[in-house]
Amino acid sequence: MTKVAVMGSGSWGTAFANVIADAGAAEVVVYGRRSAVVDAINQRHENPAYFPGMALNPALTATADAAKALAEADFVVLAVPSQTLRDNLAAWREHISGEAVLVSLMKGVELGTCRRMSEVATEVSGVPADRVAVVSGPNLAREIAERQPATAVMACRHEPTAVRLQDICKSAYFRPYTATDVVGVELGGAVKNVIALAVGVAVGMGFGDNAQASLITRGLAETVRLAVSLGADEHTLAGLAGLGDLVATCGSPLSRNRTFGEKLGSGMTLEEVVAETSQTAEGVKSSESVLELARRTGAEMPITEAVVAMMHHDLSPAEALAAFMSRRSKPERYGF
Ligand SMILES: NC(=O)c1ccc[n+]([C@@H]2O[C@H](COP(=O)([O-])OP(=O)(O)OC[C@H]3O[C@@H](n4cnc5c(N)ncnc54)[C@H](O)[C@@H]3O)[C@@H](O)[C@H]2O)c1
Ligand SMILES: O=P(O)(O)OC[C@H](O)CO
Repeated sequence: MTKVAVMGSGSWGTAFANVIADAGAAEVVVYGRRSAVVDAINQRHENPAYFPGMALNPALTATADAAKALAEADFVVLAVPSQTLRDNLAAWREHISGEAVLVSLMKGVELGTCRRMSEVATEVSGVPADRVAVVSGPNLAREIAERQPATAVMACRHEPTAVRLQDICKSAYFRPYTATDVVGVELGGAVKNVIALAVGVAVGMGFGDNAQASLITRGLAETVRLAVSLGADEHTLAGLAGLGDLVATCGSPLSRNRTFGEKLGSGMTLEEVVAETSQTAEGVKSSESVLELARRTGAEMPITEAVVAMMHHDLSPAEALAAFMSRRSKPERYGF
């Protein structure tokens, strides 16, 4: 039987592992750092740290031994924070078997290098890009752990690999689509976190649906500009990994990025928000890498600029709003 190792027992790692276990076409083992979480998954079929009281598939097993999880795994699913992937994978790579497919669940861009997660995975592991896939789309982990219906995109440059991944994920509540536009799928996921921070700030400031829809729509326009300038197909961004994820993330109180922004917009200081955020809000750090990519390519990304200024340069939400609204008047464009 196909073996899948899910490396990371956080929110999305756990929910995605459960999707594959529910699909029933593969044996799934989750690697987690904390023995309490590992024991709870094995003994009570529950991850109390992230989804207390929620029943996981009893066939799902867990281990705190990375080598054991990775031994003879056909698919290695990477579910850690984007900024730690390089170090995590360096520790794991010697245990990854020869023909394994790497699957990135992450939605971020590496600080310093500006690399997408599939690029980091290829570089660190030596696994060729044809065997590196990415999963993205409107996938709030809690809803999926509750087995609510959802869709996602499985992208790989080598389409048959994306289809193999699709085959082991599909179930009555989870419908995966395939794609070959890895650049577009990954950037859609990374930039939507930045836009969700901005939407959260607007919500925290007390603004309603007009402001939120404006940010989502203009956020999509700047995502398209960046992604196309880096080689993506603009149609990818109108799909699940672009518009779909923007709508889900920017509209949901479950989103860690939107929640982070909301707290900032409601008057908390950045330090206070960081202190009470335990899960990964990728957009906070990735906003800087996204903006650096925009500078390199010449893509205009005013919302991302405002988010970076609020997250890293002490710009207040009120100042960010004033700067955004007083930009020069221009015709509306989707993309360039
Ligand atoms: N949660 C979601 O709804 C969701 C959905 C889709 C994609 N994602 C993406 O999946 C990725 C992982 O997110 P998540 O929600 O599972 O995050 P999380 O914070 O819930 O879990 C992160 C996991 O990584 C582990 N980890 C390993 N090395 C680590 C290190 N050095 N520092 C910190 N943690 C380390 C943690 O122990 C934890 O199990 C992110 O890129 C996120 O954008 C999340
Ligand atoms: O909780 P967030 O903000 O990381 O968003 C989760 C997922 O990426 C939604 O698709």
